[in-house]
Amino acid sequence: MAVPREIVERVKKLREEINYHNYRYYVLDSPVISDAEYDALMRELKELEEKYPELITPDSPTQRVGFAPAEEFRQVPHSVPMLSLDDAFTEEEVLEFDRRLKRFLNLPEDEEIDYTCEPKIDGLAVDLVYENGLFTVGSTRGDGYVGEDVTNNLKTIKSIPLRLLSLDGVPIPRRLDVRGEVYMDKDRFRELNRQRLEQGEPPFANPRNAAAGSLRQLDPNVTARRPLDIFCYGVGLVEGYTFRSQWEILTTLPKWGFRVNPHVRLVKGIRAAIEYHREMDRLRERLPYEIDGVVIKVNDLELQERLGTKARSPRWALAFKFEPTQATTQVLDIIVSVGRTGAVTPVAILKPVKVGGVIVSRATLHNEDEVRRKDVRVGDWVLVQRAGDVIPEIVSVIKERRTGQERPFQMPRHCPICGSKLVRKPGEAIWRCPNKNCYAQLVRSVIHFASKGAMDIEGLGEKVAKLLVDMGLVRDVADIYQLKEEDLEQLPGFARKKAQNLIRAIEKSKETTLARFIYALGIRHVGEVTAQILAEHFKSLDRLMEARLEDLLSIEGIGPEVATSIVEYFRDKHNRERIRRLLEAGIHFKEAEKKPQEKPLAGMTFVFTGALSSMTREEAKRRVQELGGRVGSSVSRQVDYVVVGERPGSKYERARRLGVRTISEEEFLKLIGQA
Ligand SMILES: NC(=O)c1ccc[n+]([C@@H]2O[C@H](COP(=O)([O-])OP(=O)(O)OC[C@H]3O[C@@H](n4cnc5c(N)ncnc54)[C@H](O)[C@@H]3O)[C@@H](O)[C@H]2O)c1
Ligand SMILES: [Zn+2]
Repeated sequence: MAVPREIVERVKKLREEINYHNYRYYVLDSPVISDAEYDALMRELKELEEKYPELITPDSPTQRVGFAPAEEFRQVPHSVPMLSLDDAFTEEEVLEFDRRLKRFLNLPEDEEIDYTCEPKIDGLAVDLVYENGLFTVGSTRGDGYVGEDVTNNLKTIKSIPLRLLSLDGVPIPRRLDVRGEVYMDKDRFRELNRQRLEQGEPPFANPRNAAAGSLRQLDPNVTARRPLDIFCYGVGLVEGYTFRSQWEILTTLPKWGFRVNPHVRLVKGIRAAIEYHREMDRLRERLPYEIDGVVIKVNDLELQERLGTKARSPRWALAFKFEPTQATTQVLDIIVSVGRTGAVTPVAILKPVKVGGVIVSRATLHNEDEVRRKDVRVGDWVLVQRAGDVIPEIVSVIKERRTGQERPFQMPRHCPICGSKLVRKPGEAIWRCPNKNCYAQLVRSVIHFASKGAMDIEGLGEKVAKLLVDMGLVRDVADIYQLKEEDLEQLPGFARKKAQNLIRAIEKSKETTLARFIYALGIRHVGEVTAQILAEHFKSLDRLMEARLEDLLSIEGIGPEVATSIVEYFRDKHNRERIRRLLEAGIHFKEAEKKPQEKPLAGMTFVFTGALSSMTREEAKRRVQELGGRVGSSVSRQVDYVVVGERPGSKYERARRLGVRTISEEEFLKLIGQA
């Protein structure tokens, strides 16, 4: 049966693409797609080749390891091939690996195979040859059969013994090939990239590429300056010593002076290996070096022998990978948020992409300096990283994918939060909001807004408030109601569950009381009690917003300072806009907003002057309010009645001048129905 034309074309296309990416990755140490995307291309090719085996050719990337050694290096043939590993991404694939081995070995299904479990260090494999205990040749993996001679470069790595030790009396073999992974610590990788950016050199995409680029140098002096290290995990050709198991190899290597990873473990059965993967996944973040999975190997070397190898990988080992932490995506926009020091922080808005198990749509760019150094532009394709509990960040720009349409980032002139004109100190590249309180105030207002006595949003405390502000997700408390689950999931410490819970709490807070809402606004001098008084008095937000100073002053318990602050708050157009947005988002008040009941004094304003004989001024005031009237402190034309008691003051004169109606205490009592 002929293979359909489209399939043949697709296979050809995939091979071309994969070969190009292999070249970028293995030769240039500078990939332009993430590992996950590369793995997806490989998977697709493998599946097509499985379905149409007649398409398999010996030069297909599925049949080959790495890349031919670069010409600049002397070539070193490996005595035992250095192969790649099959990979698995799910537990089911790992269980299938175990079943496959048992079928192959004719073992009963319930037999437990012994496996070694090892962290899969994300570096590059090297082969170290020792003859009569002396390090003679060191090489890279190359295409698995022939590698690159990097002996002198490897000699600069302090933890590679130049002469074998013989601890516990372990004999020194005539010939020993040791396999290990050269890597760079995460911190040192970051520091190296920082330096490179400063010197205008392109940063490395990840610690693996940094390690490979550092080791594959023609000048060992360059390698010597790079902070490389090694973990050893296997052997190639051995003469004069016999191993029976992988575990024996792992425990013997240190006796000759090699570094073996401290987290290696011998387990019984595949379930235990899966459990190991889970444990390492949890530990991963705290390790100083990058691991991208665990390697599961059949422990017994005799079984390994029987299982043998395929074209590019052994049958007895499996790389059980972790969720990838990097992906490539496009920068849709760059906005700014204000950081805790007032530094204006650019944040990239990304085309949503899955990284580390969640959809990422924002990444911090730290500061303007960083945007310049990395040269991130709107429209760029970038490599983003989300590793565990840190904010997603842009690792590098893939300049190869530029079209010329990208727009460089322009720092705004004004603070996005408080509107102050941004300033930059001479000699500093960072723009700051000069308003010292800007960030702290915003964070505080969010915390207050969400607090128990206010909108009562559970789960929105100080830490989360800061995160939301840092990421530019919240620049005003009204933004809280625009948050979506996806926005939260990408934040450090936010698993799906937590994001869901917070969104639910925000939703729930929309039904509140007027008093809580007034308090939540954070108006100066308006605490919970005052908010309660205001809510009871005005019974509607609209009326509160339109209240005049004298209306407020007539309320018992509201002094001039408070009243002024309230009037000023509602006069500010930003505050009005905030309230509009909050209400539009669906905030509503539980107490049905009662129409002012038909109270006898509704809409009337009273002013008192002189002493009353039947009650105190306070009592009179309360009576007026109970009946729906207001009590003012000064006489204007808007006042309906001036109640004149004994020894009236200047208010009486003023009332007469303005033609405001004056009444005696007796008339007043009649009016309020107490005569
Ligand atoms: N982004 C790209 O463009 C691009 C291109 C090519 C390859 N890649 C990445 O490289 C991977 C393929 O590379 P590979 O063939 O080296 O396979 P691999 O890295 O998936 O697995 C094999 C390697 O694992 C390493 N290793 C680490 N710890 C080990 C241990 N304890 N025991 C045994 N080996 C251990 C060794 O170097 C070994 O060669 C792909 O998964 C892909 O993600 C990416
Ligand atoms: Zn500001």
